[in-house]
Amino acid sequence: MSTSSSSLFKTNGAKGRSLYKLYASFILVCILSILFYRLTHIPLEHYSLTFAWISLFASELWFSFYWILTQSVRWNPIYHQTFKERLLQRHGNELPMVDVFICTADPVAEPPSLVMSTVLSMMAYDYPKEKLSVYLSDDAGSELTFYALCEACKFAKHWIPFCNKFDVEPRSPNAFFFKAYHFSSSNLSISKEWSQMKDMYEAMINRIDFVVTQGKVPQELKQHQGFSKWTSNMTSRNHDTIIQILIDGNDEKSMDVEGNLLPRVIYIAREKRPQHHHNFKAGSMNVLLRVSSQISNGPIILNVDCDMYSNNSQSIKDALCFFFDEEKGHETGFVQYPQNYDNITKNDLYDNSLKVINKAEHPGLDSWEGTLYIGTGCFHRREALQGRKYSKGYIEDWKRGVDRKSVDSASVLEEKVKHLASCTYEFNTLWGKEIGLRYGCAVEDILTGLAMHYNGWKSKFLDPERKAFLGVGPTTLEQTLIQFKRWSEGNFQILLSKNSPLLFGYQKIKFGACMGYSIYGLWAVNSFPTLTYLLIPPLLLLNGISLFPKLQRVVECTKDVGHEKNNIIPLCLN
Ligand SMILES: O=c1ccn([C@@H]2O[C@H](COP(=O)(O)OP(=O)(O)O[C@H]3O[C@H](CO)[C@@H](O)[C@H](O)[C@H]3O)[C@@H](O)[C@H]2O)c(=O)[nH]1
Ligand SMILES: [Mn+2]
Repeated sequence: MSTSSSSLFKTNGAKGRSLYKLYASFILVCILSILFYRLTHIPLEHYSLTFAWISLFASELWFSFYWILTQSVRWNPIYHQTFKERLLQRHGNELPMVDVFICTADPVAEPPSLVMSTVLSMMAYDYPKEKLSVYLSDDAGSELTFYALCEACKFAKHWIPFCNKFDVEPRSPNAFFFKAYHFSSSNLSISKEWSQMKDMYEAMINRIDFVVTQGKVPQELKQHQGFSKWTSNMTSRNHDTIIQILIDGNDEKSMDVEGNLLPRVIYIAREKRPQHHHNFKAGSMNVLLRVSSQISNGPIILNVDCDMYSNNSQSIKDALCFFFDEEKGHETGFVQYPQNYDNITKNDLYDNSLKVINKAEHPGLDSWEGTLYIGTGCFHRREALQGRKYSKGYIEDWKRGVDRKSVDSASVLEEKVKHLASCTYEFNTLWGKEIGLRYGCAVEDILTGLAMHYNGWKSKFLDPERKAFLGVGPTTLEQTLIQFKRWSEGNFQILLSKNSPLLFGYQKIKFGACMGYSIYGLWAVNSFPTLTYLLIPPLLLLNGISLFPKLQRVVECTKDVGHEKNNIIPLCLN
């Protein structure tokens, strides 16, 4: 579709669009015929039948409206392809600093050993390490997680050179050793180092798991001075801020076994007090934004959930192609990768793989420059996330960022930035309203992305062949219902708010994007017509009454002759 030889990415339209449009037009004719039939055949012989008929008609009207909304994202999906070589040729020496934000909240539900696989996969990105900073926000304020992070930093000294040497993919050790790697004994040098590395990894995991089962870190393992911040009376809901810069600077302590710099690693447990609302993940993201602005201040931010490891070491460079593109880069606010899971069961009974959303709807919204921010696997322009409005003349300072400091001066820095993570810092400020992630919504990510679109920023969706991120999705009916209930409620709340894309969005973003956002906003409302449609026809059928035209009648209408009296055509719209 659009590409010039200087572009850092190329955009292709989906194939077979004319066929799809023909198909959609046919469906539209069918929909109109049903509505016409319903309207011209209202049964008046009994009020209950009339009521059933009207209810069905209302549901069909609703489904028709909803179907039209969905066409906004089905009509013209687009797919991007990036040109990393061009990016490296032109900007290889001036790649920007990237700050990775990982959020965790509960060492029981989110085991630290798995979280560390995510951390290690982020530390091992194929990206200049002096430009990479990994922040772990721990909303449980748990010394178990801090201990695990100290262990991960030690292991990274071996893991990162190993990844570089053997071009390892994926760079989450857990996924690499136990899910992805097919051991080939023909390559002896790999197999020997492979086994050594695996043993080292397993030993680390055993140490972490042991400590987690004990519920506390034994005194002899508290080698890092940071443990002194954990006092006996602190709980996850009531404690002071703890910020620990584990890796920074240019000295030996910050290097891997081959003498190359490691990425910065910072642990943050924001202050928690029972009397203050903490705004869940949005609150922790905003603390991360403020604290990181003083420690590294990367102009690009990657945000991931703690269970979502990097499955593709090239994702940073892929994302940067959109920000650095000469023609379109200046308006890109964020680049979203799909949410994929690696624990989906074979039959995916509850449709947790989100195929329709990932394969059709995101690319569809992308065509309106309105891909959603879905909370994880997203690269943001820091300025856009911090509330800056898009303006044509704005030129990003890609060179900005804080130079690495020695770990000793880091301890001074830790004290200096502590107040940014306090409970009261945001009082009487615009944080959570106009700056950073938005508060008060169950889907803070969607609302924040929408706010960035309203501020004039565009977004892109990228789904490379090698999945960029893999996480842990719900597998049971209960987990699925809880997640979808939360997403439906949150999106419905946005739809009714002053930010409603359906009611007010058209003034600020493309109409197609408003329609696309509304698909999710109306998920919750869909439950009523769906229930009506599921209940009324079968109930009446049990009494021998069909609410659909009999085949005979349809056939008669087309002037053909049919005699199949009992055959009915169920005309479902969805
Ligand atoms: O007080 C909290 C609560 C959660 N989290 C973290 O936020 C992430 C997402 O929370 P989770 O409970 O796993 O929610 P999901 O429903 O799995 O998350 C999806 O939906 C959310 C709401 O739309 C988004 O925020 C997420 O990024 C997206 O993955 C996890 O890493 C948590 O550790 C915090 O840091 N602090
Ligand atoms: Mn999750």
